[in-house]
This record gives sequence, structure tokens and C-alpha cells, in this order.
Amino acid sequence: MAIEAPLLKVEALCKSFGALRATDGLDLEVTEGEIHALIGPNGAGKTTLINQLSGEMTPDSGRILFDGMDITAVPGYRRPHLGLVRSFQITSIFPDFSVLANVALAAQSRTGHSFHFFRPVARDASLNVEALAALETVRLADQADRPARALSHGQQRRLELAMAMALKPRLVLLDEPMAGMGPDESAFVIEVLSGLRGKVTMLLIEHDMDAVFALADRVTVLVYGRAIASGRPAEIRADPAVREAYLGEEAA
Ligand SMILES: Nc1ncnc2c1ncn2[C@@H]1O[C@H](COP(=O)(O)OP(=O)(O)OP(=O)(O)O)[C@@H](O)[C@H]1O
Repeated sequence: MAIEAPLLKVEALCKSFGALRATDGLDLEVTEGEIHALIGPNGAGKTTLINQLSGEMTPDSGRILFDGMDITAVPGYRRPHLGLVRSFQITSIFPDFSVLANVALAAQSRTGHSFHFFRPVARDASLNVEALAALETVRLADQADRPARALSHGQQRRLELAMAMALKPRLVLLDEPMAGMGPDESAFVIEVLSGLRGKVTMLLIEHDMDAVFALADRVTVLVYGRAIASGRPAEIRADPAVREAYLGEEAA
């Protein structure tokens, strides 16, 4: 039986801050099409890993393979062009532009056209059609004409997701997409992300265990910069080492 190569493969990755090994010989595989959650106690090294995957931080050693290609030394700004996109890290939204224009600008950056302030992106019909489609996937199409600043916090996070989707990623890195949301909004984002299952591969950091177990096809548990377990949610729940290192802590 042929074994499919993972879309993302992390091999023996290491990153230290002084004496602290934030990533300590980490191995990870993400399969195309899956929603893969990364969980672990505070300080386990989740954000440090995502920073290295997005290219914002350079590993000390080890390799990152994306679709079989070694991208460890590829600068962060080039990774979106390869299909590796990060969402929910910094607010990259232009608050005074319309919701639609924000997504159209993201789509425009993918197609490599330069940014023309004097030729409003709103005139480019094909970009708008694409932007509207991305807004529909996050159920924000009805907000398209409003200025981005008028959106609620939860809507802005969905806008960021639409902007990431407009880049037509193969893998999207999601850093706590539900952070700062109330239960209703979180549930809505879970629904939106579920709807994207199979359309895009996702690697997701999330503290909300209900969200993780509702969404993830597979879960990897990080503790002290290492992956101590990786498997289906039910396997992770039942893993004694995980319970001790992490889920037990939650219960306590
Ligand atoms: N730029 C930095 N300089 C020094 N230490 C850092 C830096 N970034 C992270 N660390 C340390 O590395 C360790 C891993 O941090 P990281 O933020 O990756 O963990 P995390 O799993 O994302 O935590 P949390 O769940 O609290 O967000 C922590 O001990 C943190 O204090």
C-alpha cells in the first residue's frame, strides 16, 4: 500500500532562547486535508513552532519540509507563495477599507500585482468576485461593504481567515482562532472551520479543548518543546502520558 507523503513534515527541529529549549528535537507530520490541532500546557513551545513554520523565526537546527521541499531556509515572506499561510497572528486589516477591499487586497498580493493606491482595487472585478467567494466561506458576505473597523472582534477574526483563504493556501496556520470570543462566536468559528475541512489543511493551536475535540482529525501534544503524543482525538484523550502532562492539569 502506498503511503502518502505528509504535506508538512518537521524533523528534529530545535530552537533555544539562551538555556531554554523552546523547541527540543521536535518531529511532526501533517497530512493533506486534515485539521491538525497542536495542544500543550502554557510555555510548551506551540507559538515558537508556528513562528518557525511561518518563517518569522529561524530554527537552530532540524528541517521543515513542505510538500517534500526543504523550506527551512526559505524566508517567511515567500512561504505564502508556496501555499503556507499564517492567520490570526497580527492584525493586518486596513480598518478604513471595506471588508471586501481587504480580502481583494489579499487576493491581489497572491497574484503578484503591485499595490496601486491610485487605482482602487475595488475596480478589479475578478478580484472582487474571488474576495466575495472567500467572504462566503467565512459567512461574512453580508458585511462586504462595511468598513472593516465596524466589525465585531469575532467578525474581524473571520475576516482575517477570509484574507488567508484568498491566498489560496494549501496549509493554513491558525494561532488560537477562538481567542477572546464568547461561546456563541466560538461555536460559529468552529462551524466555519469545519466547513473548510478537506478544502484546506489546517494546523491549529487552540487552548479550548471542546473546540479541539470538536474540530481536529488529529492532535499533537507538545510538552517542553517535544511532541509527546500524536493521534486521533480519542487516542489522545486516552493516552496516560497526555492525561498526566496536560489534560489532568485542565481537570485540576
Ligand atoms: N522571543 C523569546 N525570547 C525568549 N524566550 C522566549 C521567546 N519566545 C518564547 N520564549 C519562551 O519559550 C517557551 C515557549 O514559549 P511559547 O510561546 O512557544 O509557548 P506556547 O506553548 O505557545 O505557550 P502559550 O500556550 O502560553 O501561548 C516559553 O518558556 C517562553 O517563555
